[in-house]
Amino acid sequence: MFLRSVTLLRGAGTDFDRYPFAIPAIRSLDTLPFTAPVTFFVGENGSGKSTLLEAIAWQCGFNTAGGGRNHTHEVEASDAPLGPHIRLSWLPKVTSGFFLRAESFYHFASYLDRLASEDPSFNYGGYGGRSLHEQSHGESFLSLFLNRFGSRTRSLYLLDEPEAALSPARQLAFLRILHQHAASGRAQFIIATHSPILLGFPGAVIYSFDGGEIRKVGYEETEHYQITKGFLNRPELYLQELFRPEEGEED
Ligand SMILES: Nc1ncnc2c1ncn2[C@@H]1O[C@H](COP(=O)(O)OP(=O)(O)OP(=O)(O)O)[C@@H](O)[C@H]1O
Repeated sequence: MFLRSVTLLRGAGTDFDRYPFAIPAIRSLDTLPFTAPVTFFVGENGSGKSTLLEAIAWQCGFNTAGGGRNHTHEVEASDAPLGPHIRLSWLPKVTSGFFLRAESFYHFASYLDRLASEDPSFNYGGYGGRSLHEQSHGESFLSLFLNRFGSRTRSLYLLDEPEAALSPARQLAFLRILHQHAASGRAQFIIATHSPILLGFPGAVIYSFDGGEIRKVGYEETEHYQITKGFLNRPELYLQELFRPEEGEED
């Protein structure tokens, strides 16, 4: 690991009644250690995973709309309000890496097309050799992972819901890529996800943002695992329970 921890700085400007400090998991954050090559952020929608990931990207100097340090496209770039209020501890400091958010991936692909049209020598090196728009969403995602994660320099990769575009089979392919690069010692990943498949990555540390604090949980403790397993074990029973009218409700 290169990024050892993130610390919330409390001082002037931290208004705990307003976003982003009003988010319970952020408000109670002190120092969060990173102890494995792969760390997952999990939690309910709106629990603050993207907010923290984006703040880390901001501190790294990565484009907060998605990209690395040299990607200056402004489309959808976020002002990452939490960014200036955290401190990152490194050993050693790395500057290489990438922030990927599924929702702005389209704009990132367009940005690469623009580079290609402005510079004939730009041949989509590192991106599979052709426009990401010419590949399906899932294919282009995987293409990016395959081509960018193999960097020879130590790199930090911040991924926000990478599973969004991936079929279950492609999520397994993604796990394989993750395994190869995490084992190389040159890559560290912090991944916000809702995928029970990705969360199964062996040796990963899982941080839950639920219940108003960030805490380490086991894979089988996550709601993602429990709900998916419960559903797949007995779908008919699960649905029966789910659709049962509440007391006082018309049948
Ligand atoms: N720019 C903003 N201004 C005000 N509130 C915001 C802003 N961005 C996010 N929020 C709120 O902060 C909370 C945390 O949002 P965040 O995107 O970090 O959640 P998340 O855990 O990543 O959710 P999801 O799993 O749905 O992606 C949410 O309640 C959201 O509505």
